[in-house]
Amino acid sequence: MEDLNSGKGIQVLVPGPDHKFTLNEEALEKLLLRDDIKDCPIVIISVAGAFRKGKSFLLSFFLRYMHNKYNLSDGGSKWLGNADEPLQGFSWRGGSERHTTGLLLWSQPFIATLENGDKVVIYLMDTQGTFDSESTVKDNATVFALSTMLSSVQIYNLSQNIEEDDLQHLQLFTDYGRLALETSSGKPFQRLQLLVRDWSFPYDYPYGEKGGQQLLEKRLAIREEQHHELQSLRHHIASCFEELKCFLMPHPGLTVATNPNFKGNLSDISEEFKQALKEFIPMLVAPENLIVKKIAGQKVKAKDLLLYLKSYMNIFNGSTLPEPKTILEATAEANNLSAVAEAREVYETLMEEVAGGAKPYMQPSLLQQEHRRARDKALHAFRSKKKMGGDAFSENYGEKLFKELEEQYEQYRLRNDDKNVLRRAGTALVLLALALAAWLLAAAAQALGLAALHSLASALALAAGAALLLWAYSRLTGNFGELAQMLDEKTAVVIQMFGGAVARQAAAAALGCGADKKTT
Ligand SMILES: Nc1nc2c(ncn2[C@@H]2O[C@H](COP(=O)(O)OP(=O)(O)OP(=O)(O)O)[C@@H](O)[C@H]2O)c(=O)[nH]1
Ligand SMILES: [Mg+2]
Repeated sequence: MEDLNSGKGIQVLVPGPDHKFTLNEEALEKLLLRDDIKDCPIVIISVAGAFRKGKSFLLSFFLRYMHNKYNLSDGGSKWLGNADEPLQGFSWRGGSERHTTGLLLWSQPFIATLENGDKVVIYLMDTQGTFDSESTVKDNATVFALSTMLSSVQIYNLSQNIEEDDLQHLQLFTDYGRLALETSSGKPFQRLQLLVRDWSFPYDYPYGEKGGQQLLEKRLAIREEQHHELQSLRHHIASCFEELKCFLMPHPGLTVATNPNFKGNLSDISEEFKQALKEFIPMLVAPENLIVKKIAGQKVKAKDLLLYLKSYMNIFNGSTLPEPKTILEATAEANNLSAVAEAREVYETLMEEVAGGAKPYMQPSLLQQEHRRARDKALHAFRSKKKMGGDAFSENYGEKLFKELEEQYEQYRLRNDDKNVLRRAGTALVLLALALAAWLLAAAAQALGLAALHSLASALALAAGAALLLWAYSRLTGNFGELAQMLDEKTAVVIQMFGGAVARQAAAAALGCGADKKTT
């Protein structure tokens, strides 16, 4: 069992010079394409919001819960840790300067089994805080929009209250959702979990979920006398998320907030805060509360996430903020690519069953039949999957898939040909015939006293014999594959010429016969 302390936050979105971000594709591939994970639906819990507000600190407690629950299968309430244990996990620290940059995923994914028996994989995502003095609006929007688009639960970390500008920023960063709404039926994002830190008015609204829900309803209420702008902002937010929740977090105590030597020991944290953690964290990541990431109504698998990230990166790295429309197109692109990949897998599985490496040679016409069957099944799988971007858009991908499958068929065909023992034996036969003929010629030349011809023919016989041995050795051991292939190709030409000559003669004979018949 992996120790939690051996894991770390891996920066998968890396800020570079000129306010450009790059993807750490190598790390992502390692993380998302692991054999036991790549086909699992994902749950992504992200925390976003202003810088220096305890986001990484909070996520480190999520790690403790998840390690206990999913790695140690310990359902007890001791997961919060020991009183004097420093808090490790996502790198966090005190001070006034920003700390986390880009987007991070925890290096150890957690595998959970849902109530219906499905296996899912949970990733935690830490984000660069918004509104530090080094980031542009575009940087903030990139980080916030990406983390919202990729996560199934976005925790929006706020300080002290839900203020109107918090809602305005949310609108700015989720604008993509507006356009997505116009083209697909469901809401674009899943759960938005507001988390108000240092809530100091428990006498108005109590700490926890209940008070949070009351406060949220108050803040998001749409009233007739409200200004149109305020109304439309509220409509926008409500229409972007399937679920809106709020949780009021008590203050963690002065040591946490102000002591530079605070290391995260539970003994330094207020009881109320610890109690709230015990309520809040299972509320989001206990097995019965997990929310699988969906895009356009389809569950997203770990391997799909890479496709989405890559498509989004292309558009976020332009010089201006991407239009919501281009983000939508990128989503549709990744969505179609994922459907193509799935269809390709259908084809490969079916073809491997009949024509995989260990399968014997089969008649080319049969192979073609199998290909058509597998191809049609794959195309059907592609077409029946719900996709974004409309029919004309996915038709392009359908055509691309068709072409790819035909190319793959060509590979199977070649491989099948290679398995043809008769054809292979052809090489041996031609070489043997050549060696024999040369040897006979050499013997005849010797009998006639033609010394020069004798040595030439002997050399030829020897060469043909050596080639035959080499070919056999290569085919048996797999060494010198290229040489054997060259011999196969050369002898195939000879066979073809020979076969052609025989065929021509047969044809001529037949024609001649026909001509004879005509004349008689
Ligand atoms: N007042 C207050 N401070 C907190 C709370 N939680 C953590 N802190 C403190 O906030 C400081 C910053 O914590 P981080 O987790 O690094 O904050 P962050 O939001 O990740 O910061 P950036 O990475 O810069 O965006 C630390 O000194 C924590 O002790 C809280 O709920 N209230
Ligand atoms: Mg941080």
